[in-house]
Amino acid sequence: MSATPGSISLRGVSKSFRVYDGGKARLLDALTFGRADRGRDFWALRDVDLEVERGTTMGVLGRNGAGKSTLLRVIAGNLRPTRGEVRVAGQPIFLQMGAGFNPDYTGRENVMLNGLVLGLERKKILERFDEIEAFADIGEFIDQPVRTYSSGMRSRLGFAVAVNVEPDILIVDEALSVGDAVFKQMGLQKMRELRDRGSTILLVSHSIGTVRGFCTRAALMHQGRLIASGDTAEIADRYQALLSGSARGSGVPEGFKYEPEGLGDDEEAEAVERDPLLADESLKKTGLRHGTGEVKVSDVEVLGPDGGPVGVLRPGDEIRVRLHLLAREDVEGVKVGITFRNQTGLEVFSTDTVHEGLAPESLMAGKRVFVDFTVGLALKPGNYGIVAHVSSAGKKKTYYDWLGVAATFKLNKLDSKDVVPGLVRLPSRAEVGRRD
Ligand SMILES: Nc1ncnc2c1ncn2[C@@H]1O[C@H](COP(=O)(O)OP(=O)(O)OP(=O)(O)O)[C@@H](O)[C@H]1O
Repeated sequence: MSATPGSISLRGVSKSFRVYDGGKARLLDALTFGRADRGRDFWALRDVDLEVERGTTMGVLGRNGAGKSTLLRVIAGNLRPTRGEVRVAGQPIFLQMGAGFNPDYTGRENVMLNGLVLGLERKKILERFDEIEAFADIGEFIDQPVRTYSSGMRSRLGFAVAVNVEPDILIVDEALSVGDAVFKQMGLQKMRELRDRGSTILLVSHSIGTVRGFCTRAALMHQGRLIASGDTAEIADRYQALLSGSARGSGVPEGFKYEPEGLGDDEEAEAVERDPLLADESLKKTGLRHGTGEVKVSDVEVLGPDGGPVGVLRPGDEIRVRLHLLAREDVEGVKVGITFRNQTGLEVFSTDTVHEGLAPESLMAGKRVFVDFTVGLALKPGNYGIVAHVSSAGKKKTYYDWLGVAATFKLNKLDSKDVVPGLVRLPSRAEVGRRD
């Protein structure tokens, strides 16, 4: 049975490159056809298993050098794996920054050439030319040789061609990052249209926001291994945890480490007994919590308009989000914040104490405080998650505690007709003027 076009399956895929410690070693190896054996194997991909179903939009996350581009090149068929099996059903289009153009041809000639290479008929390319040109929006440059283009222009043209071919699989490697904000939005809109038509899309991006907003699934690469794949919100949290872990030089974080320092053993045990959130093992494992631990979030309450625990909430209501904190060491300059995320993991609102005009707090070991955020819910009905964070207020931000899903709330519809498009409900009104 043949696989559905648009599906991707990788089994035990590894890729090694021969690397050399200097030009001399490389030269010697080349001159002796490898007999000098001065190089060593570097494994850019290690034993990757991945299944992607047709119509999935998958974000590939990972730090520089994690193996993301190598993975995409292997899937696109541009690179042969050293070991393992790659099955790709259908025709993938691989969009890399500025790749795929002949520099001496004009933009117009390259569109034709590219379209033909990608499998479009000449008639079809001509039919779509206006659309491609309008989308690329590079003006008279379309009749200039591509070597005169900026990298942004090349990327716009490449993207315009690729999305107009309607591929089974579109692979995008940071191509959007060189465009301006308007182009990024247009690019994402086009990719949404492709997704709705059933194309599979793989997107490498360093922007967690883009991946959260656009992708239904995500994969996290680290040192050539695929260390997690699945739900976008969860993987994005793990990536964030990985980034803050590496900022402290510890590599992959093992979640939150609960090591009593500022508090004595008895005090610590008592604190944990009072606040189960202080030692939540399952949160540590999933990567939904990270931080250096000098201050910890011990509880999060969502209080309704009457000050009691939250009941049925409707758009326009106000809530109070109360974060309880425990300092485990003396810390100066503490900033406390919250972020709301919608069902797809998109961050719809964020604030913190400094942003709200409060001075950074100084806390002594063992001290307990709480911070209230009162927020008007100008949001559409749906389920929302609250991220709670405590960090240093200085320029270089260190998270003391970061909790991915600290609490949730649900906004019900006002009535059965209350279906509003868009993410937010900004205060608005309409008036009718009459001209006699
Ligand atoms: N042709 C090559 N020869 C030798 N090493 C290579 C080659 N291509 C990639 N590598 C190495 O493989 C590792 C993974 O590279 P890759 O470009 O896939 O990472 P990446 O996650 O896409 O990084 P970035 O986010 O910086 O683009 C890196 O250490 C890189 O130096």
